[in-house]
Amino acid sequence: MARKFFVGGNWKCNGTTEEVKKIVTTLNEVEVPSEDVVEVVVSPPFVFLTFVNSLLRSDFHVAAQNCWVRKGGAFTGEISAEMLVNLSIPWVIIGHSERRALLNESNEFVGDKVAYALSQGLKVIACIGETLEERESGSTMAVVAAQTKAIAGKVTNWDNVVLAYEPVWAIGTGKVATPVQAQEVHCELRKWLHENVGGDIAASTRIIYGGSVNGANCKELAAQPDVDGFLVGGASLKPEFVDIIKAATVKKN
Ligand SMILES: O=C(CO)COP(=O)(O)O
Repeated sequence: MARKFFVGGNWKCNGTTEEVKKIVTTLNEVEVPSEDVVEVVVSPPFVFLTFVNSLLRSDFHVAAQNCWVRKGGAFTGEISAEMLVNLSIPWVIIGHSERRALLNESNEFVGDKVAYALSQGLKVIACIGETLEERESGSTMAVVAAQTKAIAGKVTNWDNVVLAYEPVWAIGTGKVATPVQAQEVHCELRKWLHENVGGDIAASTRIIYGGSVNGANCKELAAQPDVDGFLVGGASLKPEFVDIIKAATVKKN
């Protein structure tokens, strides 16, 4: 089954109303390959979600950067999956390494969040990735397999899941994984899905790469057979995000 190229822009904790308006206006004016070729999702901070959702061109979609692990209630400061659905926000990013590291989100907690968000009808970008220390000690695959297992153990339907491989050492560092490094892990992850979840799911699930992706390095990464798109941080706030979206055309040949 063909995997449609996916480009997500994770704006993280950035932006003022004016800046957000400017980014969306720019995105609304650019020419990019059609929705049949590339799926584009941008993820502003919670407070701008509705604003962006109402202003953004209809062929691009919006994602929240997180949501609560279960049904809403007495959880001060949290945003529930039900609220996102209520606001017509179709996507949510779950398990980003910044949350795993800074807010102590465990593999189990991330797995529960993914399952709950899916159960409410959200589509999920589930993030995994190893630290530099883990890579250097040779445990990259063990780490990402454990992260994926915690998700796979709780997910029955993978149709609405995109797996984002984001090595922590490449995030915000300018130290992008080489195309060979990215392909190696993506290929292993697909193999893991094949062996532990199923052949069809392994073949159809998009595995996207994140970590210092920019306009200059995106094409070579996109050309790798198991790289199905990107989750972009810093460069998603800049005009070069459009070049990254256009990298989708690399796959057509
Ligand atoms: O964390 C990321 C996307 O979720 C990647 O961030 P950068 O593209 O800024 O390295």
